[in-house]
Parts: sequence; C-alpha cells; structure tokens
Amino acid sequence: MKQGILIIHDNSCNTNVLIEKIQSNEFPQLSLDTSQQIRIFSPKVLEAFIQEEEIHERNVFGTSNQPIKTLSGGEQKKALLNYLIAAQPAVLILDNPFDHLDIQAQKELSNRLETIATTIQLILILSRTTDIPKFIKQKYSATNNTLVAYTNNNTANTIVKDIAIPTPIEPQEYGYNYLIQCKNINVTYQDKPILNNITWNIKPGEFWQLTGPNGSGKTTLLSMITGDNVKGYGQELYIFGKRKGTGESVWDVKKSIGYFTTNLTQQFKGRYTAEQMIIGGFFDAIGLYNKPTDVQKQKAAQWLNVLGMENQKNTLFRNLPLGAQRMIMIARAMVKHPLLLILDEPTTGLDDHNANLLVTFINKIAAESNTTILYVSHRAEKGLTPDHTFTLTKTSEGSIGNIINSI
Ligand SMILES: Nc1ncnc2c1ncn2[C@@H]1O[C@H](COP(=O)(O)OP(=O)(O)OP(=O)(O)O)[C@@H](O)[C@H]1O
Repeated sequence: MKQGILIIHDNSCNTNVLIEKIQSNEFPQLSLDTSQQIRIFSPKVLEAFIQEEEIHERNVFGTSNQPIKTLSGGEQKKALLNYLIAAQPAVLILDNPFDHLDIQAQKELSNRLETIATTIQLILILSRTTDIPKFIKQKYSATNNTLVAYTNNNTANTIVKDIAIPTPIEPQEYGYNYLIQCKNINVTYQDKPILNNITWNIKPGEFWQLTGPNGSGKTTLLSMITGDNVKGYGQELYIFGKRKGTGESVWDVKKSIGYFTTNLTQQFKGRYTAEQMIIGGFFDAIGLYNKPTDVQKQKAAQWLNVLGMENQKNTLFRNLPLGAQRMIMIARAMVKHPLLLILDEPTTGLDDHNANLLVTFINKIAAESNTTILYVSHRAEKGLTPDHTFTLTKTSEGSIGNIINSI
C-alpha cells in the first residue's frame, strides 16, 4: 500500500523549484523511483495546458466543449486533476491543490486523495497547515527550497507596524449615495444561467467580502463591475454614480479602482525595485514612465515603513519573498486611495503567517481609509473583519445573492 507524503513549505520556497528538485531525486529521504511516470498538478502545468489549447485549438482535457480558459478557477483545478489521474501515473505531485477550492470541494478532494494514495504515490506540497489532510503521516517542511524536519513554524519578511497608513495626495470626492448598485442583474452563458436577479448596493467606504462556491459567478460579477465583461451593459448596473454603458470609458472606471489578483504579480518580471513598484501605482502602468514627484516618493517611503521594509526599498521586487511581494502589490493598489479596492483571493499560496499578516494589513487599510473594499474569496478568511458579506448560492436558475451583516 502506498502512502502520501506531505511537504509544507514557507514563502521562502518556490514550489516550481521544489518540484524540479523532487523530479531530479535531490531529496533521497522521499525514496522516490524517478524512473516511473510522474505527473504534476500545479498552476504552471495548468497554464501550459491553457496555452496549448489556445495554440492548437483543441480541447486538451476532452471532457467538455468549454475552453479551459473560460472555466472558473475551481472548475479548472477539478478538470486538471481528473485528467492527470486518468493517466494512472506512478507518482502524482500536487502543488497546493486546495487553493481556489470551496469548502465542499476541499473536503471532496481530501477524500479523493486518500483513496488515490492507495494506488498512486502522492506528494502533496502545501503552504497552509489548515489544508493538511488527516490521512498523511510522512511529513516534511521546506524552507529555502530544501527539505527539513517537519515543523509548522513559518516566518514572514514583513510586519504591519502600528502606525497610520499614508494619507491620499488628493482626497476622494463622492457625489452619490452608492458606489456600486446592482439591480436585478442576470447573466447567462450559452443559455446556462449563472447569476439570477442579483441586487447589491455598496456604499462608499464599506468593507465587503464576496463569497460563494466554485463556479457561483464571483469573477463574472466582478468583471461586470470593472467593465471587463460586456454582460454588464444594458443592465441596471451603476458604478461611481453612472449607469454602465452611458458614456463612461472603461479607462475612467479603471483608474478609480485598485485591483489585486495573484496573476498580476507574475506580470512584473522587470527590474523594478520595491519603491518603484509602489510609486508605479500612481501611474496605472507596469513600467515607470513618468518621473515621480517628491510627494509620491514620500508616500511610497511611508508605505514601506508601515510594512517594516524601509531598508528594502532598493531591493528588486522579483527577488522579494512571496509574502513581501503581496504586501507591496497591495500598497501599490492603495497608493492613490482609489474609490474601490478589489482583492481577489489575495492569500492564495501564502503560508499561515504571511496570510495572517496580509489580513491584518487589509483590516488596517479598511479602518484607516475611505476606500471601499471588496475582498473576494471562496473561504471565510480567519481574522478578516468585513462590515458585510455578500454570498452567492448556486441554484438551477443561476446563483442568488444574500447579504450577511457582521455583528
Ligand atoms: N466565457 C464563458 N463561457 C461559458 N461559461 C463561462 C464563461 N465564463 C464563465 N463561465 C461559467 O460561469 C460560471 C461562473 O464562473 P465564475 O468564474 O464567475 O465563478 P467563480 O465564482 O469566480 O468560481 P471560482 O471560485 O471557481 O473561481 C462557471 O460555471 C463558468 O464555467
């Protein structure tokens, strides 16, 4: 009988590097026979399949006619796992498979992995101790891309100081009661109902969490608000006091929104320092095309100070550990104190300690700014203190929305 192996990693590790080392047998303690067929479940592999499908215009997973790219995050993971297991590999390495999965799907996956572990050698690489399935007995920790004895003490490279966040250079002005108003919004894709009569009003300065299981339409709803989805037009959807499709440009809307999604971090591969990354938030561009003003530099320095990173202002962003990169990206999105800050699953891939810090940082931003915050997640993040939660619940006629007020 085979058994699963757990590797719990901190954010000093790069999971792709860990996987390469496992494949080339650099960890003899795993007693792995690398001559056997090894399959890998990871964001990198998923991305490669998406690209393959686009280039060759063929359905890679062969299960449905829907392109992988248009599947929801959770649906993509389920499809990839089914595809890999069908090949019956001797070894299956899984890089954080529970990320992006809702609670029900996490339970199902854990049970499924327990069954699979009797026939396939599983190596489970995780960043969150809360995700560890009970059936796994052989455990290691990974730090700086090496295996060490199991411990769940992970460390963070940033802190959140008890000093006020920097104030905006220009204060926000609101001439409306609601920042966002959705009135009876409906969405279907190829006759499949996704959103059913969604009514949701968000006032300026509120802190909202948007939750719902995989495929319930969270991303669809967000993309309508940001203007990335044409399905918002012609509906009763108001943003910053204007009805969608009544002359405002997508650019007008976007420049008042700070956006963080984990995919965004991967776009910054150039030689930008931590300071430049924060200042870049004033210019809505990836590179720094304008010379920053003294006030902008001062604000960036203050944000770095809040994060205890004042001595790392000249460190290249791409060389910073993942937790520090996330904090910088959030400071960048906040530097202008946008009307709306959207955080799409910002703790994905973070270890427990860095996830806690990020949550502390977001609570602080919510308490000390007038920016409206929309925190999107399929799981309630421990310690997060939103004013309200908007929950999508799937039905056969599309998802319906419910509001849960805190306290
Ligand atoms: N362009 C598209 N064509 C067809 N179906 C789509 C398209 N975009 C999204 N969908 C479907 O709409 C549903 C909602 O997807 P959406 O990405 O909004 O869900 P989600 O709540 O963000 O899910 P997750 O938590 O898994 O990320 C899914 O079933 C998805 O497959």
